[in-house]
Amino acid sequence: MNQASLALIKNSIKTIPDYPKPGIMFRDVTSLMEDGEAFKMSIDLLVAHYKDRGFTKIVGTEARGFLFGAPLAVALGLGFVPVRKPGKLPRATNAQSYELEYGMDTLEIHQDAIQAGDKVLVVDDLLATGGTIDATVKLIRDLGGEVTDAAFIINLPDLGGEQRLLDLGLDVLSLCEFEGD
Ligand SMILES: O=P(O)(O)OC[C@H]1O[C@H](OP(=O)(O)OP(=O)(O)O)[C@H](O)[C@@H]1O
Ligand SMILES: Nc1ncnc2[nH]cnc12
Repeated sequence: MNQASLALIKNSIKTIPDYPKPGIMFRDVTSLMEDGEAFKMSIDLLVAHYKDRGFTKIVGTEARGFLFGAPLAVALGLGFVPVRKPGKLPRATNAQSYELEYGMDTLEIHQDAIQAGDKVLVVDDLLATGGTIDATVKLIRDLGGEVTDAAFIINLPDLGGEQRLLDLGLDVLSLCEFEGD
């Protein structure tokens, strides 16, 4: 990938120390989105990487996974499936609990949103411990979907998420990394 484009993306992301609690270095992807060039570049790079790969659906995880997963799905001409926090999806759902860098949560998916044979790309803004995407992958695989790849704007390598997802058999792509978390 073009190094100047990747630098533009990384430099657009602001860091907020001690948010949402002391000791967390919060990597704020909303500052990337406020920069039209960086936002478009991030989607364009993902489109170039994932086009013509045979994916049938993109799954994005609430909330920030929606912000990158949906535009990528439109650009690739694929359906977008939201994985949401509990009680937000109106049809029958499956649920999976998971651990965050700072807390516990549960995610849900519509039971009829993934069919056996779907080849799914999972998208989120940021990879930390990998707990969110681990739970998301379980939800998709339980419905018979095949998940081979996960894409992120930001990876926090010190938190071990990439290895966790490699252990699940995924190929992992991130557009930038921040160390020291
Ligand atoms: O790799 P992990 O340790 O699971 O952490 C990464 C997840 O944490 C953040 O979401 P958060 O749960 O804060 O929800 P939000 O997008 O609704 O703010 C981020 O957007 C990822 O989804
Ligand atoms: N350090 C961090 N910055 C932004 N979002 C996060 N989600 C989990 N850890 C995070």
